[in-house]
Amino acid sequence: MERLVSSWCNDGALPQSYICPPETRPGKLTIPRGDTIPVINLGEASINRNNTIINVLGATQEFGFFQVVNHGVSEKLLNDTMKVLVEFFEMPMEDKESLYSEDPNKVYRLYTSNINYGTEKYHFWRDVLKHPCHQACIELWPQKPTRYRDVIWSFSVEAKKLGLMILELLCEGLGLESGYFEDDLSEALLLVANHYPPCPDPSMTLGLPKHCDPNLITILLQGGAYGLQVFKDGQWIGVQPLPNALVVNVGLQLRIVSNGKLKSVEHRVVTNSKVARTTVGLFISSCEDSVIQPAKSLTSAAEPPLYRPFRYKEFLSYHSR
Ligand SMILES: O=C(O)CCC(=O)C(=O)O
Ligand SMILES: [Fe+2]
Repeated sequence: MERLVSSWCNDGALPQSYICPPETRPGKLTIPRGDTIPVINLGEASINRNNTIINVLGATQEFGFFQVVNHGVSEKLLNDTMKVLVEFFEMPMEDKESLYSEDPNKVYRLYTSNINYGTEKYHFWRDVLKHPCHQACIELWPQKPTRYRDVIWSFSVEAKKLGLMILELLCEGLGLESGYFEDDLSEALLLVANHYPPCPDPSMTLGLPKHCDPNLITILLQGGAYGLQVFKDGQWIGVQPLPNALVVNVGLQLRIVSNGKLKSVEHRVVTNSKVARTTVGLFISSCEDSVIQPAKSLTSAAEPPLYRPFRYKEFLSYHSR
């Protein structure tokens, strides 16, 4: 518990164990954070669906990442979600103690750094709250702040709806049958709330190392502070925080089902010395026992499957988050 960055980060210098090897440090170079990943107005889908499909498909094929506005999740719900998570991370340590665990196999937990604090070579400037999002498990969610369960439940329902809407646009764009991603492939929902306190030396450490998300699709609310960077054509590009936007990210599962037609792109999080940054992602995936494989209608003699079938569980054991 005392390992949570938020419990000691005001103590002064960056500890040695948080310094990344030189080749992965963000350094002092500032990354331009212009609108480098596409911003798609989903409100246009009801007027010109084909155009929206072209935009969504183009963005996922070229960047693997895009932001959406007019996405149907209300401004009030986005604000409430961010507020309740900021409040959660600000609560006194004794209110969070029972949730803390360093066991990487626990699916409900408050932890720090990356997947396995005990075995990682160096640490990351992040505290995390993670739990599944199904009606049956709400009673295992944090009880404080008192609005946590209501607000996070609504957020997970709305973010899943949005995820399915985007997946449906991708189905149409790729030529997959309607509803291909519904049910089995998108049944599991994992909430990951990240908290990156202000850092004494952002050039030497990272909030999260370079990675691809293992799931199907991620819907991320990043709040007002900058920190997310996407690796494109050998360079890092910044994801500009935009009011009321959500960031959408193709995971490895979707890359496999699309037989490589959609990209899953590496990304990382840098810290800053001024403000705490709180973000929350809804990770949509299949259940662990589902078989993941390229969709039959996207393969042919000319385009053979690039991946063998495997259970998601098998994949996660290499990639567990
Ligand atoms: O906090 C962010 O901006 C991104 C977090 C992320 O990439 C993740 O949780 O997988
Ligand atoms: Fe990620």
